[in-house]
Amino acid sequence: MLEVRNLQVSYGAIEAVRDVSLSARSGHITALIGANGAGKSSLMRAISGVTPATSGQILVNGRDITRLKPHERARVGVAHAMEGRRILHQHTVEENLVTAWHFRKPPGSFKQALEKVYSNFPVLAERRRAKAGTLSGGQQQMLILSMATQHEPPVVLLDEPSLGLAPIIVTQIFEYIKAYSAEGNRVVLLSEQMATLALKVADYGYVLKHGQVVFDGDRKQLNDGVADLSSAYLGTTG
Ligand SMILES: Nc1ncnc2c1ncn2[C@@H]1O[C@H](COP(=O)(O)OP(=O)(O)OP(=O)(O)O)[C@@H](O)[C@H]1O
Repeated sequence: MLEVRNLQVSYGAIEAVRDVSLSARSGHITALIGANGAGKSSLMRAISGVTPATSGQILVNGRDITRLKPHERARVGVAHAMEGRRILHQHTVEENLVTAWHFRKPPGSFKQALEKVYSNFPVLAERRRAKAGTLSGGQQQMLILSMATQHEPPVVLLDEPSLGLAPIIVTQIFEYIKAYSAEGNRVVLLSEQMATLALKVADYGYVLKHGQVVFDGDRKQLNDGVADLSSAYLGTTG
């Protein structure tokens, strides 16, 4: 279980996250839904520690991680796939996977983890010797997801995993995320601009506007409110 209590993130005078509290349960997918600039990335960055929180608390399975440095949070099992495609473009697919693995120094066998990545995403196996920068957007997202999850962290933060991808690839990516969450009873928190897309994957969602939670509910409650949510909060009819 990931719990965020009264979290505040500010950049000078800009209050990007304002008094946000949420909980994300193990084995469930929790969505942060909100338009551009609503504060989704800032909230995720504060959870993984790459952006400092001004105040508030973050707990993983009851342990307070608020004061831990980002690499210490990674060791506690918080993995963060940030927005924008953070891969080494000049390195091959496999080199990216090796680098991500060694960066985290997890126990277990890299060989087995690699086999699992390639069985989840056979296209990455086909392109294992290709430079990551030559992959399509969908393949890059598969690589990013694999880099974030190959060591099987208990808490995964995914910043807009569907961004810019064709619907068929989004479906594939979401299927992987669902399986990952269910398989090991893991916490998955993902951000999404479109409420309708979030509903395809999330069990529970929090809608953010101007850094604040303006609505939260399970899939049914979100579904019932989606038209209102889209026009009132997200600035979109999608
Ligand atoms: N490094 C920064 N310095 C100053 N202001 C920032 C910084 N990062 C984000 N902001 C501001 O904080 C607010 C929240 O931005 P954030 O990126 O967290 O929103 P978001 O919901 O993730 O949007 P997007 O979907 O565009 O990433 C916005 O007003 C944004 O301009």
